[in-house]
Amino acid sequence: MSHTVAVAGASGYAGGELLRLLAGHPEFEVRTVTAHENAGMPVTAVHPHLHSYSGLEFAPTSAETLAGHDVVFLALPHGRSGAIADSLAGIPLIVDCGADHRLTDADQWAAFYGGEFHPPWAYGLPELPLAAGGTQRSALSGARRIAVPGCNVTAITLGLAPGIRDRIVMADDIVAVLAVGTSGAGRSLRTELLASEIHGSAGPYAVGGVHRHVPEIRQNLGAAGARNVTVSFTPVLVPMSRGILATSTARLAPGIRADEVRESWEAAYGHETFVRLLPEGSFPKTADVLGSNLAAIGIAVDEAAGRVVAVTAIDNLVKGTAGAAIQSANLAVGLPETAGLPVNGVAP
Ligand SMILES: NC(=O)C1=CN([C@@H]2O[C@H](COP(=O)(O)OP(=O)(O)OC[C@H]3O[C@@H](n4cnc5c(N)ncnc54)[C@H](OP(=O)(O)O)[C@@H]3O)[C@@H](O)[C@H]2O)C=CC1
Ligand SMILES: CC(=O)N[C@@H](CCC(=O)OP(=O)(O)O)C(=O)O
Repeated sequence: MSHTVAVAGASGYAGGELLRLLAGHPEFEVRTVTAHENAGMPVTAVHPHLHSYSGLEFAPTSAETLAGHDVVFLALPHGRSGAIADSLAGIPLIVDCGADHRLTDADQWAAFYGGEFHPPWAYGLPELPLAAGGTQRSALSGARRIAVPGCNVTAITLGLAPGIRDRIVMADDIVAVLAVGTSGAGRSLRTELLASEIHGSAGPYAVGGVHRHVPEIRQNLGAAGARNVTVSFTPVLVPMSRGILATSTARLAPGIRADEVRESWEAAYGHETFVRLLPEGSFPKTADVLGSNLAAIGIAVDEAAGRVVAVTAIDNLVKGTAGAAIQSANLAVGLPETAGLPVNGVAP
């Protein structure tokens, strides 16, 4: 039996990607799409690539328009989903693409986001290997409220979590530098993203440990088994629309040999559909995963530096948001985890 769906914030980048993927989903049926300033506009006026939504208009985002659906996806700015979710108590499943229900620590929320703290929901990263055994997938089966990870967080977490869980690498000195595409910032006008300024240039932002994803990375690697996580995370905005390439490095644990490293990542991801460990000596490019729900990972041991290097590529709008949301929703309602989700990307 199909599940009726509403997407709030459907006029944004994440919401638009949800609509694109949901149009091909066998069991989720989009009935309502909502927007803020674009309320009243046809979907195709905002998303001209979403031809199958021709004739549908954005409704305003409110408890009334979202009520009565089996599944509600929220793709709203940070701080907007908490309040609206509180008014949707009767909805069987809500999946929040924003940050409002990700963090477990109210002090960290206050330090990095501010505003009202909302208790955490089931965290939507099914492949995350847990210190307690198994993966985060078990927390999503039957879940009624799901928080989708931040896109940068997904890339760093998936890159390093196997080695953390297996005590192959140390968590006290992690360095992660990410090349990130402009769509991660959302579609709302940002003067720093004017085409004339972004093309032909790359530049860092949120430098010096202030990016709001830092506590979420610490939280995830803690769930994988790290006691004290120190992570230096620097995102670099690069002139591409989609994609994240995360280069994350961590110190090898004492006594670990280089040949023991790969086994850990193979054990964690060998059976995963949406996380692909590349062969020895191969490293991903963002172009390899665009449009796909895949995280592609290449690992190497830098023996001279005593560090493991994990390079992860994801499409920020698919595995980084909308794909992760649908994958988690599939698990929550008991559908095949892969339903409606592409493994293959688009190229060139
Ligand atoms: N872009 C990405 O790669 C990722 C995004 N996310 C998360 O997804 C969420 C949406 O991000 P994204 O799509 O990029 O952002 P966009 O700016 O592209 O879209 C924001 C959406 O929210 C609506 N909106 C804006 N202000 C309000 C408001 N005050 N009340 C209700 N709705 C409002 C907008 O409507 P309108 O345009 O009609 O005004 C639009 O539909 C965010 O929480 C983001 O962190 C998560 C991971 C990755
Ligand atoms: C280019 C750019 O600004 N990218 C965003 C991506 C964040 C994101 O999408 O994750 P959230 O859901 O936590 O917002 C950033 O680095 O903050």
